Amino acid sequence: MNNTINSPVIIALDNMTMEASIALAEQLDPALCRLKVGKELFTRCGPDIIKALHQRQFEVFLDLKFHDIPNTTAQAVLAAAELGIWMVNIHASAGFEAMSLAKQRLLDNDLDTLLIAVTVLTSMDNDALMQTGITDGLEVQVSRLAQLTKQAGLDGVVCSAQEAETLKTLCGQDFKLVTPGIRLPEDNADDQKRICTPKQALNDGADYLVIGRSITQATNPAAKLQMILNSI
Ligand SMILES: O=c1ccn([C@@H]2O[C@H](COP(=O)(O)O)[C@@H](O)[C@H]2O)c(=O)[nH]1
Repeated sequence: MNNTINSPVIIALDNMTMEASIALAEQLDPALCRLKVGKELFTRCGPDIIKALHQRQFEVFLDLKFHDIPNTTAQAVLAAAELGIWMVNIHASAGFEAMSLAKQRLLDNDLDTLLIAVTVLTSMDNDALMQTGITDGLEVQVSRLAQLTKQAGLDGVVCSAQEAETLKTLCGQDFKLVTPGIRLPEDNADDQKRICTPKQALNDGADYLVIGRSITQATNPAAKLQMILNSI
């Protein structure tokens, strides 16, 4: 496994079969990006897709966003980490007990898989959050969940890069900020509401950029990745 990757880019393998994901991975250089396996691909292919990406030297972020009672969350995180992945996540709204137990379960099993928590999905704006009953504002909720995640001992959060500057100040430089909703100026926002360019995201303190459609739907994904790396 390559543990010396300097690239901040994590490519989301969405809307793809096992064959298409592997074909894309084979066009990419594992020194230039990590790969993200989400609910769709994992539900379709299971642990075989992780094995196939590891065989091609990629570090994998397993983005299953577990959200359950503490014991179930912790056991799911443990099962994920046992696949040898680089990073896994849960929802911060599962609560402090679920988050701290999940982290403890990794430590008790000598697993150094990074564990992060989703604050508020980047597809949500303030109105969408209000519809769920959270009325004190998006930035307040993101900051509150990030601080709870830090107190629970996790390694970082998933947030929009729009919140990166605030969260680095609140949670410290070592607390990892993993930021989806990354778009180049010419890209379509699609279902994302809180977007940011790669360069701005890194300038504001994001540690990792999760990029899906902007790369995977490009005619030449490897060239698009290189273009993004050159821009940052
Ligand atoms: O808040 C979140 C959490 C996860 N995601 C995931 O990131 C990618 C983004 O894909 P794009 O095609 O670049 O929009 C996708 O896999 C989401 O499930 C997120 O977007 N926001």
